[in-house]
Amino acid sequence: MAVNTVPLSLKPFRIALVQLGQVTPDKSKNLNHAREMIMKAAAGEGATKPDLIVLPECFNSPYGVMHFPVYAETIGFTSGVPYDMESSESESVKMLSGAARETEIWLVGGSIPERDKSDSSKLYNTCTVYSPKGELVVIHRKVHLFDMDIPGKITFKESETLTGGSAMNMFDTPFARIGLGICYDVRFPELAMIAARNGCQVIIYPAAFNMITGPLHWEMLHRARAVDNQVFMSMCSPARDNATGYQAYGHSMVVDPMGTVLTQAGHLEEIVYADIDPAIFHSARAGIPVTTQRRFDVYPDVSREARVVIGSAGKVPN
Ligand SMILES: NC(=O)CC(=O)C(=O)O
Repeated sequence: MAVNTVPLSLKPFRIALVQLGQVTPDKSKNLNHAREMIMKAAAGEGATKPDLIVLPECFNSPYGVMHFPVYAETIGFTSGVPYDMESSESESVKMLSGAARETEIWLVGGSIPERDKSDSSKLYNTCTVYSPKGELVVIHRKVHLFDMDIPGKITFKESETLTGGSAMNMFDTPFARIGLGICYDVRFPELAMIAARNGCQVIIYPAAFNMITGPLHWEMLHRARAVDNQVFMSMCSPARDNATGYQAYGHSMVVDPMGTVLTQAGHLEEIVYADIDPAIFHSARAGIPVTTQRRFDVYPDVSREARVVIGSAGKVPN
């Protein structure tokens, strides 16, 4: 597939992670609450407003394989074709687009269960991204489904009702090229590596680790993906809610290319902010020049064969 390796220059920007709580069985309540929290995040901390707001995985529905078919919405996005928001069938997409437009801030709209428009038997766990004009710029369908069985601890099988996505997705903003994944995708280093080699300086995963894997792996995976690829790395989780079936770990986080944790939420509903400083990105790459020391004569560059889609506001994505 075509790979765009022309990196945009990274500029300073502020990211806000909305660690949403109160995901209830009532979808319209969830959407209203998410909207309110986007508005709160947009107001900023101190005098500085964020340039990009991120929501968690599965923010409009309870997280569980039996819930996906019930809550799924048809989006009907085709890469390469501008999206017509007026005729969108998705109430979540309309809410997110409106919130991005109203706040005039880039929005990574967490993820929602999605029903494929042309094959209604196919459901996906899908992240949608909006420009400050409310344009739907790109979607990412979770590529690696969360099928895990640690007896007596955690068993989850997304593949019972979901299908995995078939492309890697990233998008261009005036301040960075940003790669996307969803939760379990983070366990596959190829995805972050391919994003970084396609010029992403930042990689974002709406996510919802659990109380078994979260304490063990959440921070470690952030720092590993950040240091391996010398990128800013962030996952945004729902808040923990002991009343729901699936208990999320929380601890939404941003890590810099040297592996330093820039910000970390606790486990309750919270908005955390981080400033992305290009100087750290450049000094990490200059001081530890692994990006120029690779030995593709010894092992292949897997990013060359990857299916990559790059969304961009105001023009047709490739
Ligand atoms: N929820 C996920 O997709 C993944 C997860 O909880 C884990 O990898 O651990």
